[in-house]
Amino acid sequence: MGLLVNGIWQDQWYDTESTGGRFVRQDSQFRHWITPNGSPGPSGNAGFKAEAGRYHLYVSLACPWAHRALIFRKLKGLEGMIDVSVVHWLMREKGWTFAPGPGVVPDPLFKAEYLYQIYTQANAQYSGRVTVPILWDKETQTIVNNESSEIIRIFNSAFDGLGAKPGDYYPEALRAEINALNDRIYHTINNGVYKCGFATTQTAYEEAIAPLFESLDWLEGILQDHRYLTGEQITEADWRLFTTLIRFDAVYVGHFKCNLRRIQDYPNLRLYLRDLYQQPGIAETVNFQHIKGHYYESHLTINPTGIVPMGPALDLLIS
Ligand SMILES: N[C@@H](CCC(=O)N[C@@H](CS)C(=O)NCC(=O)O)C(=O)O
Repeated sequence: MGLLVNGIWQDQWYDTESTGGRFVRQDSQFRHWITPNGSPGPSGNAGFKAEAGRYHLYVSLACPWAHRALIFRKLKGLEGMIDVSVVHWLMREKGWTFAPGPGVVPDPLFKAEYLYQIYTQANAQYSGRVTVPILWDKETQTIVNNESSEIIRIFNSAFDGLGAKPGDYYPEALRAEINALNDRIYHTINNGVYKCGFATTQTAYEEAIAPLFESLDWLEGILQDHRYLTGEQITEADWRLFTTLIRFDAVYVGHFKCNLRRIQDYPNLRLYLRDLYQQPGIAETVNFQHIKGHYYESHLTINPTGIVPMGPALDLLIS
């Protein structure tokens, strides 16, 4: 685990000393948008026009943020337009790597050994964390965007004129509701599990675990009345939640100490998770070897032996 400082890799665990033991996530730095005609999006520069074959996606199958991007690539049928590279699940002193392993897809563009080389290709002086997902532009030779919440919005509509599959997961009429759901779910659940797991003081951990389970209880209530978070239609809010829920019982309960309840203990959330998992194409984006291997083998400050637990047995396929 580490980061780049002026383009130089440094092996360094998250600094929680200056924040009272709290994990604070850094903002993503590349924020351009791909649009149908290359006009500017909500942030960043213009010039990134939707074109088949122009962009490349770097992901980890372990990572919930990268998983969002993979899901949207699948939902929108973009596999033929946007190629993907997959890093190894083990993230140690050199960060994410392309070391050979099951499910790893090497980097065809630069034959990179380490993911940080993609960041230094974009900016030789880059300072910051080296995270997945990354959306790369082969034409201008830079990172378009490394913020998953924006990559999924790009995938949702930018390629529609080029034959992407129909489907709008951020419909105009539901935007306010989706934004409100996303906001609470991001802070207390998506990032909440990391705040629990990477906390280095009891206070920081307890500050995060209470809102995490309050939010899960709140969602359990919402799902009492409808099938998906905003009603009968699956939206972006569901997929953003899904990538955390699918990792919850397998990793976050044990490894990140999010163990007040399991998703299996929530009757509605449990069925909802299974419903989303069984949507066409989704199961093939889920790789528990990468997920469990990554967290348990990479975070040796949390799990010094690197042993990966066998369980739990999940019943995601039962209808
Ligand atoms: N805000 C980013 C967060 C991405 C992120 O933190 N990815 C993790 C993997 S789950 C990562 O690559 N971490 C490496 C690091 O922090 O050094 C997004 O949503 O795209």
